[in-house]
Amino acid sequence: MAQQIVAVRIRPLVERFRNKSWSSRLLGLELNSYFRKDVSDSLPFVFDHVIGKEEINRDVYNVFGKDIVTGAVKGINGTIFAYGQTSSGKTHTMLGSDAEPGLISYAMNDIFSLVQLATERCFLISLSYNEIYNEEVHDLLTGATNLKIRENEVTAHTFFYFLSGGT
Ligand SMILES: Nc1ncnc2c1ncn2[C@@H]1O[C@H](COP(=O)(O)OP(=O)(O)OP(=O)(O)O)[C@@H](O)[C@H]1O
Repeated sequence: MAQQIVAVRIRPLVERFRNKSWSSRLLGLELNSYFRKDVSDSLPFVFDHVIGKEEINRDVYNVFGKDIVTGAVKGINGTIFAYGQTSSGKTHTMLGSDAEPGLISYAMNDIFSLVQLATERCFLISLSYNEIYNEEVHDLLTGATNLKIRENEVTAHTFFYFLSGGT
């Protein structure tokens, strides 16, 4: 059965906003909801989880990513994606940095560790790395731009989507 988990991550104020003495609108948070100073009656914004600003990418991966990756190695389709306005922390969360690797690094490590342990099975691992920017799809591995999204009907009512010309 398909399952979706939606979490919101609160990021600290970035340096350039701190310098302008802007302040956070965050009033407080609980396990699955947060409260804003500018919303009357303290109405909560409710999600499956709320990730506080002191939590690092490793915590985020352990809570949300690990099970999906473990499931994928067992053959269960899984997707992790970050969504949000510019500067909200998508790249920080997914790609990260040398100092704080993102979810992609943790997922890669786990995939290869789990595959090594499953000696009774044979795996084929392939990877593509794409960006959708201004409604155009780019291949970040080859530099190919403006890729077209195509669909194939593999069996009745089952479609397979792919990027024409992508890796
Ligand atoms: N949880 C976090 N802790 C510390 N810094 C963060 C966090 N999330 C984001 N930042 C910082 O905030 C800034 C903006 O984040 P980031 O570049 O990840 O945003 P983005 O959503 O990918 O933006 P865009 O859509 O414009 O590419 C960066 O300087 C990043 O290091």
